[in-house]
Amino acid sequence: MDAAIEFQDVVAGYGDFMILNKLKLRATRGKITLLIGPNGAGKSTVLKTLFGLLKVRQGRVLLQGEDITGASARDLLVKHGVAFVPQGRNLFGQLSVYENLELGGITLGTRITRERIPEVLSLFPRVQERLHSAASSLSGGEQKQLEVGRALLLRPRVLLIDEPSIGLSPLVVQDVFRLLRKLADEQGVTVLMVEQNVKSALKMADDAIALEAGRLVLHKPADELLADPDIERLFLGGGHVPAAIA
Ligand SMILES: Nc1ncnc2c1ncn2[C@@H]1O[C@H](COP(=O)(O)OP(=O)(O)OP(=O)(O)O)[C@@H](O)[C@H]1O
Repeated sequence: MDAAIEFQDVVAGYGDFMILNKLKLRATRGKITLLIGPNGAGKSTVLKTLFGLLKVRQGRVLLQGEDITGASARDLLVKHGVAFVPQGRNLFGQLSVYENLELGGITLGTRITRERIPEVLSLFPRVQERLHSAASSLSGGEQKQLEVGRALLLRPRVLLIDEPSIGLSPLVVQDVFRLLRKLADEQGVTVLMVEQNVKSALKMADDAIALEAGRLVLHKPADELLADPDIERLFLGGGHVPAAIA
Protein backbone atom coordinates (compact mmCIF):
# COMPACT_ATOMS: atom_id res chain seq x y z
CA MET A 1 0.00 0.00 0.00
CA ASP A 2 1.19 3.47 -0.87
CA ALA A 3 0.81 5.14 2.54
CA ALA A 4 0.51 8.91 2.58
CA ILE A 5 -0.04 8.95 6.32
CA GLU A 6 1.29 6.51 8.84
CA PHE A 7 1.02 6.46 12.64
CA GLN A 8 3.50 4.10 14.27
CA ASP A 9 2.54 3.32 17.87
CA VAL A 10 1.57 6.90 18.54
CA VAL A 11 0.78 8.05 22.06
CA ALA A 12 -0.74 11.54 22.36
CA GLY A 13 -3.32 13.34 24.46
CA TYR A 14 -4.15 16.32 26.58
CA GLY A 15 -2.07 17.20 29.65
CA ASP A 16 -1.34 13.95 31.44
CA PHE A 17 -4.31 12.24 29.88
CA MET A 18 -3.34 10.10 26.90
CA ILE A 19 -6.02 9.47 24.29
CA LEU A 20 -4.13 7.75 21.47
CA ASN A 21 -2.87 4.51 22.82
CA LYS A 22 0.03 3.21 20.73
CA LEU A 23 -2.09 3.86 17.68
CA LYS A 24 -1.05 2.31 14.39
CA LEU A 25 -2.80 3.44 11.24
CA ARG A 26 -2.14 4.02 7.57
CA ALA A 27 -4.05 6.05 5.02
CA THR A 28 -3.48 5.49 1.30
CA ARG A 29 -2.23 8.25 -0.97
CA GLY A 30 -4.92 9.84 -3.15
CA LYS A 31 -7.74 8.09 -1.32
CA ILE A 32 -10.42 9.19 1.10
CA THR A 33 -10.13 7.50 4.48
CA LEU A 34 -12.94 7.89 6.97
CA LEU A 35 -12.24 7.72 10.70
CA ILE A 36 -15.15 6.29 12.64
CA GLY A 37 -15.81 5.11 16.18
CA PRO A 38 -17.76 6.01 19.30
CA ASN A 39 -17.69 9.47 20.89
CA GLY A 40 -14.40 10.09 22.60
CA ALA A 41 -12.56 7.32 20.69
CA GLY A 42 -9.90 9.81 19.61
CA LYS A 43 -10.86 10.56 16.01
CA SER A 44 -10.41 14.33 16.22
CA THR A 45 -7.31 13.76 18.31
CA VAL A 46 -5.77 11.86 15.38
CA LEU A 47 -6.25 14.88 13.10
CA LYS A 48 -4.92 17.32 15.70
CA THR A 49 -1.89 15.15 16.37
CA LEU A 50 -1.14 14.78 12.68
CA PHE A 51 -1.40 18.53 12.22
CA GLY A 52 1.13 19.18 14.99
CA LEU A 53 -1.37 20.67 17.42
CA LEU A 54 -0.75 17.96 20.00
CA LYS A 55 2.60 16.63 21.06
CA VAL A 56 3.51 13.08 20.10
CA ARG A 57 4.65 11.52 23.40
CA GLN A 58 5.73 8.22 21.89
CA GLY A 59 5.90 6.71 18.43
CA ARG A 60 6.28 8.34 15.03
CA VAL A 61 4.14 10.02 12.44
CA LEU A 62 5.18 9.62 8.80
CA LEU A 63 3.99 11.56 5.79
CA GLN A 64 4.80 10.03 2.43
CA GLY A 65 7.39 7.98 4.29
CA GLU A 66 9.05 11.03 5.83
CA ASP A 67 9.20 11.31 9.61
CA ILE A 68 7.27 14.46 10.55
CA THR A 69 6.94 13.74 14.27
CA GLY A 70 7.09 17.00 16.19
CA ALA A 71 6.73 19.25 13.12
CA SER A 72 4.77 22.45 13.76
CA ALA A 73 1.40 23.15 12.15
CA ARG A 74 3.01 25.93 10.13
CA ASP A 75 5.70 23.63 8.74
CA LEU A 76 3.14 20.94 8.00
CA LEU A 77 1.09 23.46 6.07
CA VAL A 78 3.88 25.24 4.25
CA LYS A 79 6.54 22.57 3.77
CA HIS A 80 4.58 19.33 3.77
CA GLY A 81 1.32 20.35 2.09
CA VAL A 82 -1.02 19.34 4.92
CA ALA A 83 -4.19 21.39 5.41
CA PHE A 84 -6.61 21.06 8.31
CA VAL A 85 -10.26 22.11 8.27
CA PRO A 86 -11.34 21.87 11.92
CA GLN A 87 -14.82 21.31 13.27
CA GLY A 88 -17.21 24.24 13.50
CA ARG A 89 -16.95 27.69 12.00
CA ASN A 90 -13.45 29.02 11.47
CA LEU A 91 -13.91 32.10 9.32
CA PHE A 92 -13.48 35.78 10.06
CA GLY A 93 -17.19 36.53 9.99
CA GLN A 94 -16.93 40.31 9.62
CA LEU A 95 -14.51 40.08 6.72
CA SER A 96 -15.60 39.42 3.17
CA VAL A 97 -15.33 36.11 1.38
CA TYR A 98 -12.43 37.50 -0.64
CA GLU A 99 -10.61 38.79 2.44
CA ASN A 100 -10.98 35.41 4.12
CA LEU A 101 -9.36 33.80 1.09
CA GLU A 102 -6.57 36.36 1.08
CA LEU A 103 -5.85 35.59 4.72
CA GLY A 104 -5.87 31.86 3.95
CA GLY A 105 -3.03 32.43 1.52
CA ILE A 106 -0.98 34.61 3.82
CA THR A 107 1.97 32.22 3.76
CA LEU A 108 1.99 32.30 -0.05
CA GLY A 109 2.25 36.06 -0.45
CA THR A 110 -0.36 38.33 -2.03
CA ARG A 111 0.51 37.83 -5.67
CA ILE A 112 0.32 34.03 -5.67
CA THR A 113 -2.77 34.08 -3.47
CA ARG A 114 -4.61 36.42 -5.81
CA GLU A 115 -3.63 34.28 -8.79
CA ARG A 116 -5.00 31.18 -7.12
CA ILE A 117 -8.25 32.60 -5.74
CA PRO A 118 -10.19 32.32 -9.05
CA GLU A 119 -9.17 28.69 -9.45
CA VAL A 120 -10.48 27.88 -5.97
CA LEU A 121 -13.67 29.87 -6.46
CA SER A 122 -14.41 28.02 -9.69
CA LEU A 123 -15.15 25.00 -7.49
CA PHE A 124 -17.78 26.91 -5.53
CA PRO A 125 -20.05 28.97 -7.80
CA ARG A 126 -22.39 30.02 -4.96
CA VAL A 127 -19.49 31.32 -2.88
CA GLN A 128 -18.09 33.12 -5.91
CA GLU A 129 -21.35 35.05 -6.29
CA ARG A 130 -20.95 36.34 -2.73
CA LEU A 131 -17.32 37.39 -3.03
CA HIS A 132 -17.75 40.78 -1.39
CA SER A 133 -20.29 39.79 1.26
CA ALA A 134 -19.35 39.28 4.88
CA ALA A 135 -18.43 35.64 5.45
CA SER A 136 -20.94 35.46 8.31
CA SER A 137 -23.77 36.22 5.86
CA LEU A 138 -23.16 33.00 3.89
CA SER A 139 -25.22 29.92 4.63
CA GLY A 140 -23.64 27.22 6.79
CA GLY A 141 -22.87 25.12 3.72
CA GLU A 142 -21.33 28.02 1.84
CA GLN A 143 -19.20 28.85 4.86
CA LYS A 144 -17.91 25.28 5.00
CA GLN A 145 -17.17 25.43 1.27
CA LEU A 146 -15.26 28.66 1.82
CA GLU A 147 -13.24 27.01 4.57
CA VAL A 148 -12.37 24.12 2.30
CA GLY A 149 -11.57 26.60 -0.48
CA ARG A 150 -9.29 28.53 1.83
CA ALA A 151 -7.43 25.31 2.64
CA LEU A 152 -7.16 24.46 -1.07
CA LEU A 153 -5.37 27.71 -1.86
CA LEU A 154 -2.27 26.05 -0.49
CA ARG A 155 -2.75 23.16 -2.94
CA PRO A 156 -2.43 20.60 -0.15
CA ARG A 157 -1.41 17.04 -0.81
CA VAL A 158 -3.16 15.94 2.38
CA LEU A 159 -6.46 17.35 3.59
CA LEU A 160 -7.60 16.68 7.15
CA ILE A 161 -11.24 17.50 7.65
CA ASP A 162 -13.21 17.19 10.90
CA GLU A 163 -16.97 16.70 10.69
CA PRO A 164 -17.66 18.90 7.67
CA SER A 165 -21.38 18.09 7.68
CA ILE A 166 -22.25 19.56 11.09
CA GLY A 167 -25.11 22.00 10.67
CA LEU A 168 -25.50 21.34 6.94
CA SER A 169 -28.55 20.06 5.10
CA PRO A 170 -28.22 16.61 3.50
CA LEU A 171 -28.02 18.11 0.00
CA VAL A 172 -25.19 20.44 0.95
CA VAL A 173 -23.41 17.57 2.68
CA GLN A 174 -23.51 15.73 -0.64
CA ASP A 175 -21.94 18.79 -2.33
CA VAL A 176 -19.08 18.78 0.18
CA PHE A 177 -18.58 15.04 -0.24
CA ARG A 178 -18.59 15.34 -4.05
CA LEU A 179 -15.93 18.01 -3.82
CA LEU A 180 -13.71 15.79 -1.65
CA ARG A 181 -14.17 12.95 -4.13
CA LYS A 182 -13.12 15.25 -6.96
CA LEU A 183 -10.01 16.40 -5.09
CA ALA A 184 -8.95 12.81 -4.48
CA ASP A 185 -9.74 11.55 -7.98
CA GLU A 186 -8.55 14.48 -10.07
CA GLN A 187 -5.75 15.94 -7.98
CA GLY A 188 -4.58 12.92 -6.00
CA VAL A 189 -5.22 14.64 -2.68
CA THR A 190 -5.19 12.29 0.31
CA VAL A 191 -8.21 12.98 2.50
CA LEU A 192 -8.50 11.90 6.13
CA MET A 193 -11.93 12.73 7.46
CA VAL A 194 -13.95 12.41 10.64
CA GLU A 195 -17.67 12.41 9.95
CA GLN A 196 -20.72 11.48 12.02
CA ASN A 197 -22.87 10.94 8.93
CA VAL A 198 -21.23 7.58 8.68
CA LYS A 199 -23.38 5.87 6.10
CA SER A 200 -23.35 8.73 3.61
CA ALA A 201 -19.64 9.26 4.15
CA LEU A 202 -18.91 5.56 3.59
CA LYS A 203 -20.70 5.75 0.25
CA MET A 204 -18.11 8.20 -1.05
CA ALA A 205 -15.02 7.16 0.94
CA ASP A 206 -12.49 4.54 -0.15
CA ASP A 207 -11.46 3.17 3.22
CA ALA A 208 -12.73 3.17 6.77
CA ILE A 209 -10.72 3.03 9.96
CA ALA A 210 -12.55 2.43 13.23
CA LEU A 211 -11.04 3.53 16.51
CA GLU A 212 -11.97 2.54 20.00
CA ALA A 213 -10.26 4.01 23.05
CA GLY A 214 -7.43 5.40 20.94
CA ARG A 215 -6.66 2.14 19.16
CA LEU A 216 -7.43 0.90 15.69
CA VAL A 217 -10.05 -1.85 15.73
CA LEU A 218 -10.81 -2.12 12.03
CA HIS A 219 -9.45 -0.99 8.67
CA LYS A 220 -11.29 -2.07 5.55
CA PRO A 221 -12.69 -0.81 2.26
CA ALA A 222 -15.65 1.50 2.83
CA ASP A 223 -17.97 -0.51 0.56
CA GLU A 224 -17.26 -3.71 2.49
CA LEU A 225 -18.06 -2.02 5.76
CA LEU A 226 -21.23 -0.57 4.33
CA ALA A 227 -22.36 -4.09 3.45
CA ASP A 228 -21.49 -5.45 6.92
CA PRO A 229 -24.60 -6.39 8.92
CA ASP A 230 -22.69 -5.52 12.11
CA ILE A 231 -22.22 -1.97 10.92
CA GLU A 232 -24.00 -0.26 13.81
CA ARG A 233 -22.05 -2.12 16.47
CA LEU A 234 -18.79 -1.37 14.68
CA PHE A 235 -19.54 2.33 14.35
CA LEU A 236 -20.74 2.90 17.78
CA GLY A 237 -18.67 0.52 19.84
CA GLY A 238 -21.78 -1.21 21.20
CA GLY A 239 -23.48 2.08 21.99
CA HIS A 240 -26.68 3.25 20.41
CA VAL A 241 -26.92 6.60 18.73
CA PRO A 242 -29.13 5.79 15.75
CA ALA A 243 -29.30 9.40 14.58
CA ALA A 244 -25.56 9.40 14.03
CA ILE A 245 -25.77 6.74 11.35
CA ALA A 246 -29.03 7.70 9.70
N1 LIG B 1 -8.75 20.02 24.65
C1 LIG B 1 -8.99 18.92 25.35
N2 LIG B 1 -8.59 18.81 26.63
C2 LIG B 1 -8.80 17.67 27.35
N3 LIG B 1 -9.42 16.58 26.86
C3 LIG B 1 -9.84 16.63 25.60
C4 LIG B 1 -9.66 17.79 24.77
N4 LIG B 1 -10.19 17.54 23.56
C5 LIG B 1 -10.68 16.28 23.62
N5 LIG B 1 -10.48 15.74 24.84
C6 LIG B 1 -10.86 14.38 25.27
O1 LIG B 1 -10.18 13.44 24.46
C7 LIG B 1 -11.02 12.31 24.17
C8 LIG B 1 -11.02 12.07 22.70
O2 LIG B 1 -11.59 13.22 22.07
P1 LIG B 1 -11.78 13.32 20.50
O3 LIG B 1 -12.38 14.65 20.24
O4 LIG B 1 -10.54 12.93 19.81
O5 LIG B 1 -12.86 12.17 20.25
P2 LIG B 1 -13.70 11.83 18.97
O6 LIG B 1 -13.50 10.38 18.70
O7 LIG B 1 -13.39 12.78 17.88
O8 LIG B 1 -15.16 12.04 19.55
P3 LIG B 1 -16.48 12.71 18.98
O9 LIG B 1 -17.06 11.70 18.05
O10 LIG B 1 -17.30 12.85 20.24
O11 LIG B 1 -16.10 14.02 18.35
C9 LIG B 1 -12.37 12.63 24.78
O12 LIG B 1 -12.48 11.93 26.00
C10 LIG B 1 -12.33 14.11 24.99
O13 LIG B 1 -13.13 14.49 26.11
